[in-house]
Amino acid sequence: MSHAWGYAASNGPDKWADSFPIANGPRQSPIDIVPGEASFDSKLKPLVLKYDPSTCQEILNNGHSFQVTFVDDSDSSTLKDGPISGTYRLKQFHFHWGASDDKGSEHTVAGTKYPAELHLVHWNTKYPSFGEAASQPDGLAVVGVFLKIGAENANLQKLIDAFDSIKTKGKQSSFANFNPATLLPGCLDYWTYDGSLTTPPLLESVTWIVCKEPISVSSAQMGKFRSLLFSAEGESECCMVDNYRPPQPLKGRPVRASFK
Ligand SMILES: NS(=O)(=O)c1ccc2c(c1)[C@H]1CCC[C@H]1[C@@H](c1ccc(O)cc1Cl)N2
Ligand SMILES: [Zn+2]
Repeated sequence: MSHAWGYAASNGPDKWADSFPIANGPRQSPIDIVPGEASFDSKLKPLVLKYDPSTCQEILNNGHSFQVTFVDDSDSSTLKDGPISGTYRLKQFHFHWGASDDKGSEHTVAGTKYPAELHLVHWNTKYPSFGEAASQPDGLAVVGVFLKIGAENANLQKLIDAFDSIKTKGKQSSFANFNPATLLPGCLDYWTYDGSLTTPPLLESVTWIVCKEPISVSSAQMGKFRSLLFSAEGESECCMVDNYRPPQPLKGRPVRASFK
């Protein structure tokens, strides 16, 4: 791929294998989760998520999504237990969404697409840095949370209120004291499987932890997500929508459930 990856017909998911052959690898993400085919595993522990809002640093339009980045030089904001061993530090969270409310999530549930999906990205502190962890099979743990159309979400609104300052690719602004725990559903039942980053470099280093229960977002709030741009200031405007990879072949991987 001579030009950077993206989500257009010319550089989107069907073209990623040209520059990233791992796109056809054995543990790619996302997947379609079929609840009836997931096996309940009583050895799976409840998730332990401890987030310190003071580690929240900035909000950024990275040209593929918007992300909120955290200071990760200590164990202030961490994920433990669940399907993982050891301590994983929160690096950032970001979202994927569609051009309309009938699509947008990366994982699907028995073929059902949600309008958006939140990814909370954590890295294994047995490695010296995020970059090093990202290349290891047990390096990353991403908690996925589905967004479902319903009541306005006051916690998501705090992110949306910052969008005017990050409308175009490369824009960032300081973003302090946000608690990502406010974006988690009340019930933390989850499915888990071994997968990959869902965007290039598509590294097969992710333990996926996908929450069964969605959080709410209003249709108007989804409209605000779609007001962000893939394009940089001064470039022809390209709305940031449909920034999701479709489900990939399971290739025999087990999907476990933390609940019956
Ligand atoms: N959807 S997702 O949850 O599977 C996901 C999670 C984390 C990252 C990615 C996608 C991609 C997105 C852009 C950069 C790349 C990665 C990264 C960032 C900075 C780096 O220095 C290296 C890497 Cl690999 N971060
Ligand atoms: Zn993601």
